[in-house]
Amino acid sequence: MTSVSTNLSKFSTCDVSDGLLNRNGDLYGGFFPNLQKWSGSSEHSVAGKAYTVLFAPCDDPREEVNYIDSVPPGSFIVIALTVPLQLECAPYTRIPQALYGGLMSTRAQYQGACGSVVFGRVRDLEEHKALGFPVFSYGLGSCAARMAVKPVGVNVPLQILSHHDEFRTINPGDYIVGDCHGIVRIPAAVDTEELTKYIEKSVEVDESIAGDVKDGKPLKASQKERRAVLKKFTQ
Ligand SMILES: O=C([O-])CC(=O)C(=O)O
Ligand code: NI
Repeated sequence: MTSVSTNLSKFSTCDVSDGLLNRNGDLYGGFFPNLQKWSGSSEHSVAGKAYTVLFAPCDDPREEVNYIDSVPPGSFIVIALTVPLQLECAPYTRIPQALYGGLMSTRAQYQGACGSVVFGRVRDLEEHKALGFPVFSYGLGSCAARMAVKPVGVNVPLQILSHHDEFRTINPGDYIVGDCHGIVRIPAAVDTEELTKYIEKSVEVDESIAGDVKDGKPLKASQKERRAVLKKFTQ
């Protein structure tokens, strides 16, 4: 049997967002804005289960944890800062230090992770590129985070400040799909098999519409006609 991650990685994040928006009524189509993809294949999506890591200021009473040496195979590492260190507007993070670097990607890749997304800064850009390991973040930095923040929680819910002062929670075990547009989250509760069926159909329908348009058919008329079949998949 093909794994859920393998099936999801066939789709672009746009395809997945179409599924989450049109089938599941998710206003944002699962998209988390303002992330940049720095490394890994420019053609393929990557998908995996979220392995979440929370970073807090160094004076936080919680003990520092080692998250990098127990990354589960197939997982998508998701790193975020505590809420007071997040910003709604650019640069989206209050700290200039980088939370993640090349050695971490080296270890993550060895353990079979599929990618890392950092809601903050990363460093060692050339190392991620040389590894071909997909890394996403808000921005870049050169200084390690050691004196500013530390990882304090693994497999904990992460609150992400999105926009309009709204927080959205990424839970461990949610599916994350990433490509050049950024990342999309599929909540663990969503039936991925049904969602995959919908997305496959929706991609097929869009291909037919593109064919119609190339043959000179008006776009709106073709969309209306071809997309009618998708209604069946949303009930
Ligand atoms: O030292 C750090 O904090 C991160 C780093 O550069 C690496 O993983 O290579
Ligand atoms: Ni480094």
